[in-house]
Amino acid sequence: MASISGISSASPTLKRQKPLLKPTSLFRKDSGSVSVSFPARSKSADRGFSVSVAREISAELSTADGAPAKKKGLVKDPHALWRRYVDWLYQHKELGLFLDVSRVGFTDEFVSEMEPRLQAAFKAMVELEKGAIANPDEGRMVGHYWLRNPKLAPNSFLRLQIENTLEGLLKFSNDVVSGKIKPPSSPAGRFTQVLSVGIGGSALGPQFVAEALAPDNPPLKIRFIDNTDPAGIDHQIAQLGPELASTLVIVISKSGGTPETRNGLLEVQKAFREAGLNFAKQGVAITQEGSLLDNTARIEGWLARFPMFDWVGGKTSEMAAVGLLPAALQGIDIEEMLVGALLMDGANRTTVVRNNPAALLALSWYWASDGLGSKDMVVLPYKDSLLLFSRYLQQLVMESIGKEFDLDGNRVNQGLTVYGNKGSTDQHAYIQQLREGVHNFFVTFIEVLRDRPPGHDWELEPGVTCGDYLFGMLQGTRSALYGNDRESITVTVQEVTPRSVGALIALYERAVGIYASLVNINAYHQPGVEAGKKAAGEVLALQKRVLAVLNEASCKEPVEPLTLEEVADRCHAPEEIEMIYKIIAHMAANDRALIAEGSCGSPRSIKVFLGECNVDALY
Ligand SMILES: O=P(O)(O)OC[C@H]1O[C@H](O)[C@H](O)[C@@H](O)[C@@H]1O
Repeated sequence: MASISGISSASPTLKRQKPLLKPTSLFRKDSGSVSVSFPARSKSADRGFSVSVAREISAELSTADGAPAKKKGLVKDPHALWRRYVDWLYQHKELGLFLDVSRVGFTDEFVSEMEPRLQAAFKAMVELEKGAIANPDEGRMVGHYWLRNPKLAPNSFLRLQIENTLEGLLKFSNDVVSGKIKPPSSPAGRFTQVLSVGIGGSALGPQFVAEALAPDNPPLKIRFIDNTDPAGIDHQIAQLGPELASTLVIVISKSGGTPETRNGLLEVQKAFREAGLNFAKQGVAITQEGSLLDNTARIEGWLARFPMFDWVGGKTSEMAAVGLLPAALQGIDIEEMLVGALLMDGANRTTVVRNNPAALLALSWYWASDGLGSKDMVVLPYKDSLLLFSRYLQQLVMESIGKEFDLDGNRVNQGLTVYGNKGSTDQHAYIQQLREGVHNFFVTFIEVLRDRPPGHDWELEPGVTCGDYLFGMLQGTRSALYGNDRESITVTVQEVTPRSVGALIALYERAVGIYASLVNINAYHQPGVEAGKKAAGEVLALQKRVLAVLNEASCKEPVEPLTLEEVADRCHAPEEIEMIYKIIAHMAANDRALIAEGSCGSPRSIKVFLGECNVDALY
């Protein structure tokens, strides 16, 4: 059994800058928070300044009648702000991760008001990890935390499933990378490419991690087909070219029936046939056991199959085979990813709010967006390799929080919108609006302290490096936004490593879970997506009826001219005339041919037929 490697020595600690004030000592109170004792205020008493600074600040915020001012002005005095920064700064020493929520203006009163709900959220999380049905709408457990700590699983069967899957995918990826498992006919004599076919949570995590952690020269280079756009599929296959022969195709679909993924698979299998290659010898399936995809892979004898579990949602599956196999094939240390997540999970089990980073995030989100999603979350990693973090968080946060009903059946239309790319690039795109325009957001900065690997730094001007500019841009933007009352959160890691990426993923998975409890919704299902899938199916069914009507009419000699209204009537869908027009327009734009059942002649161009019908050529 591949055990998750022991937790290694503490990461390099950050050299603390000289604070604005000369605190008598800077020490950590306990697991999470940092506390600073300040010189006594009054000359006479030499007592450390130990009262929570936030409490003093909130007094400044209270309105005349003493009621806490919800959003009346942010703290601007630099000394008071520094104290707030230190008072609320969360530090995970082992991970070298910091969380700064000082630029979110919540008051002590607010924190006190939220305390009971946070404690209830912690209790719900304990039950969730014990195997409670935390996804009541689907009657499922929620077990993504068990993936990095199998001992947490509620029974030995699940624990063994997790352990065996990890062991199996580690062995498989090692055998592929070493060349022990190789494609049947490739000049390279080994696999050199991974083509991942999957969508949503079966793509976004692997894409984020590949962009963040793939080495410059990975043992296998990964590319993704994550949509049913034929041109996009063609582009990926064209990019592979002859290397299709040394490409390992991983088809990822928890349900095993997602149309876009199925289409991608069929298109790739067609490319394999046309190249004279045996897809089964290069195909891997990651899906729920017994799914359509699983049965297909089993019957067709694909190279390997790895299970997905019904208690792991797509948006929290990066620490399952979905994310771990693609990462391992790129030479990424997946055990370090798991350790990072494990450490962060451990930190998030404390019930002391200010020592619980996930709770601090959830509390900040609630304050900033009124618990209603009234403000958007702009995610700005100041590190190119974290570019896709916001896209990953869009699904994790919005698919979890964006729900019509709460757990009591009340219509709440909850949500928390996420967008962003990277800094400082985005400063040249939309920060103008953030700084001076509509105030409908709060920012999450992701700060990476290490600019370049040791020994690679270079001063582009005396005493200044490129990384200093990036650092300055982040800090400058943070200050400029706050100066105009725009709130922000800053998550700081030492560098982008498998461990820090694993920790970031775990931090946000837990924050979403806690926040969902605060707003009383089920974070672990996605009913709205099913509605979209159903509607797409109805369009395709209508298209089939349209084609049948046109084929029949095109068979008549002379051609039986049909108006759109007549087509709609013959489809028994007069109310769908606009959709029928769009279907015909789309088919005409793609020069689709009309091939009548029991063909009465050669296939006819739909455009020619429409011309003969004098249908307005609006397409
Ligand atoms: O992995 P699959 O079953 O193919 O599902 C892919 C995606 O489909 C839907 O959009 C779900 O809302 C996502 O959570 C899921 O990740």
